[in-house]
Amino acid sequence: MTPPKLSVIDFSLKNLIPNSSSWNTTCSEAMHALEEHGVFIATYDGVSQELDDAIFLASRDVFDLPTKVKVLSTSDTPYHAYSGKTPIMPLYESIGIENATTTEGVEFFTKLMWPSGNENFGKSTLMFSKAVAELYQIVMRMVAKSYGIKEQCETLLGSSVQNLRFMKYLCPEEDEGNPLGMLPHTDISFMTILHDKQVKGLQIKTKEGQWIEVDPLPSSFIVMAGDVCMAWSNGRIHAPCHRVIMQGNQERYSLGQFTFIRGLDIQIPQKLIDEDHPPQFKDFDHYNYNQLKKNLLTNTHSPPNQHHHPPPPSPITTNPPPTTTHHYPPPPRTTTTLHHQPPPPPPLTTTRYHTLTHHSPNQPPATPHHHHHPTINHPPTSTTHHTTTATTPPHPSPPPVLPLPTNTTPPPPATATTLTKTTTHHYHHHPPPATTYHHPPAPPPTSTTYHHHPSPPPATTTIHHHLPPPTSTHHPSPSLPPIITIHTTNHCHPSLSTTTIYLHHPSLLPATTTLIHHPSLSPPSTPPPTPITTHHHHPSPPLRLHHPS
Ligand SMILES: O=C(O)CCC(=O)C(=O)O
Ligand SMILES: [Fe+2]
Repeated sequence: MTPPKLSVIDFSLKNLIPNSSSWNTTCSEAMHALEEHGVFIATYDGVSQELDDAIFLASRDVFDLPTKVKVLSTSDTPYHAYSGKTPIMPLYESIGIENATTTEGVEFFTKLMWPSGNENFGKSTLMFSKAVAELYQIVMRMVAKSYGIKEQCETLLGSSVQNLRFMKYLCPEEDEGNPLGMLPHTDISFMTILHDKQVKGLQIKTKEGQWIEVDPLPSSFIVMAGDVCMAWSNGRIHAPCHRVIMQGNQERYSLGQFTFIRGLDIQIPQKLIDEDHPPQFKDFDHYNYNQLKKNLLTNTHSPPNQHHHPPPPSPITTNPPPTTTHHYPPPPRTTTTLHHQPPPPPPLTTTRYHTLTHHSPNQPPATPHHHHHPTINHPPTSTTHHTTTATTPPHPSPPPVLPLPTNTTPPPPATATTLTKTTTHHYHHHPPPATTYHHPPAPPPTSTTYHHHPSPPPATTTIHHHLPPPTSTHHPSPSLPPIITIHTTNHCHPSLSTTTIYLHHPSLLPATTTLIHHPSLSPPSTPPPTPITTHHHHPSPPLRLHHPS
């Protein structure tokens, strides 16, 4: 079967006078693409050729910095720091600017990289980021028109923060190199706009499971919905799984502008809820969606602020959770056998807790499976897909309705920091080869740590059972279901750690899921103080930039 092509939609600014007939046509095309594939290619002239050249020059400038400088780009938020090459994704390197549409955001990053300044870098990134943000706004206004939710969209736009990330992929080594640039994942952003320097590699998975190669076209911007847009739209907009497979002998430079919603709960607009479309997610805070992961990753012991941090999105769908596993970033390359495995679990029913999902109610429960690599000369081997899954037996019949009214005050964040552990067991084991974890039994609360050998890189998998506190004054439901998190820490490359969270609920189908982690994404956060550095770098020669709008 020939895979479908992605829609290429003309977003030339001259055609986009709001409510003109060409605007309306573009709007229907874009909405159709977002709902069917979660992605489309916009040919957009908001970025001039000159700006395009300048932004890729800026990208080279930053990647050419010594590693000791690039690593200064750290972040409190997971996956936002500079990400160097790793054994799992040896071709990929990335670094990002938070709040890239603001002078402060860009200046902060520029100063960090070039204490003596780099005017061109600052100018071009700010201009590029603003131009891409305009495209995001145009798309969101189409969503608003199409769903009749203008006000909600404007509020969302007012709370949108843009994070611009520079990405570079090396070519695989001749003949036998692993071509995997980036593992399959969905983005945890609200929306992502990608732009590459016309070297192909990006592939999008259709709802039917076929991989579509994205052809790099001049002036093309890939507009893609993230998990959070999918949840906000009550599952109408699809968040596609995608990956990067390197081909040919050219390095690939790409840019991703990831939108996050700050200071506003993500709430499904009432217009998108009706009998046929019951609400699938509770209100949640985009920032907290990531913050929870951070807490789990850093294992901090400070209790979360229950008043100010609502829990991450809880699927309240009655549909079976997804059974496809996504790993991003991947766990360590080594495979693992558990020498001392916890006893087999009682029949568990699980659903993914903070990985957002949408499944058609008509879709039968699928069988767990993993992503397959494309048919290319040197497909990545299974060693790149160390899998951390929790498997439960299939359920014979559709699940009953989950009795969670959406207007229920959300329970406090159930994080490892508050609910975890009374005991810790350490299991030492040696590779290879098995990679499947079985759920240990449900409570009593315990924390089990598996140490993987050999190193490097050392990795630890921690399975936490969480019991809700017996009573809570912060939410009306004292029967918060227990939670299991499986956390694989890569000590050498913390950004490659993974966390899986399972929320148990007896009325849900058993499932196999893992969490999607995205190293290049994070919610905005206050930049840390500028470290004192003395390095010097000579930026590129001056450039004149024109932005058409
Ligand atoms: O480099 C690309 O084109 C894709 C990158 C990507 O998917 C991401 O950063 O989320
Ligand atoms: Fe992505």
